[in-house]
Amino acid sequence: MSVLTVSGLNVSAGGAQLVKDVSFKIDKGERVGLIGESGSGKTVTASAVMGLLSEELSASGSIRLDNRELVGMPERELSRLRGRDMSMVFQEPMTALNPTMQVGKQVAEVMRLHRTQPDRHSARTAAVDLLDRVRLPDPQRASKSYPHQLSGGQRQRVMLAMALANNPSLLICDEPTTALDVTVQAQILELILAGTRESALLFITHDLAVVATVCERVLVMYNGEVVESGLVRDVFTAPEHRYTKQLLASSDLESTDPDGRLWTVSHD
Ligand SMILES: Nc1ncnc2c1ncn2[C@@H]1O[C@H](COP(=O)(O)OP(=O)(O)OP(=O)(O)O)[C@@H](O)[C@H]1O
Repeated sequence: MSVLTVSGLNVSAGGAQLVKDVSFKIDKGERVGLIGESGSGKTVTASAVMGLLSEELSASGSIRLDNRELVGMPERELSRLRGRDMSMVFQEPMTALNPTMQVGKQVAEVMRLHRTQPDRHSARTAAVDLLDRVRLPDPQRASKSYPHQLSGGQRQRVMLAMALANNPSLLICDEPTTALDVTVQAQILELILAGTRESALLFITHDLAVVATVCERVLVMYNGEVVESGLVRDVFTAPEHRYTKQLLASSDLESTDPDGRLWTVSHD
């Protein structure tokens, strides 16, 4: 059974349809990339899955997470699933973190809220363990920092710790490494891979090399529709849709390795 099954998803704003008849599935342990030009509907699709669409947008169709229908689910129930069964990591962690709360406390809160660590003391200890797992240097001390005292890469580690705190079935990453320098980007990608071996991952990025590193399958969005999907190695080496061809042509992704072999995705 798939962790996430999206079928016939439509999202509209007044008369405008922003997402049109989008369908895809992600199985347990599967990593799926979502690519497409700016404004093609990637973030709107992800927000619909998380139940985080702004008020003026409305979704129809079906989104099933672990066999529960999310479209039409009351906000109270959705908020119980967010942070426990599904989490999202955004490009700019500063907007998602509380600037007035120590980061260790914020990680602990996610676990207390969903009762995976009900008492304050065990939640704080588990939070420091998690911050260590995402390789935040000196996690005990860092847990007492406020977000503005950390670097962008460190803040993204905190976000990731919060997103993974309750072992969600689904993790959505929306350009999580775009704002980071290349070395930190690689470290964060590794952490995402390590943290999602047992869950489903939807990874939004405009960086095709990142998709090639992280994902097995890819969905290509154009103008609100998924115009092409398949295994990364198939789509990237033999794209069918005109738009995918353009996207690949304008990227600096090499489709062959230095020995001239078709490049493949390696995991582990
Ligand atoms: N609240 C809203 N009201 C009206 N239109 C919106 C709203 N949110 C997004 N849109 C529109 O929906 C379309 C898809 O936006 P979306 O943010 O999903 O694109 P994207 O593919 O994620 O782009 P990017 O790569 O720039 O993040 C855009 O045309 C955008 O202007």
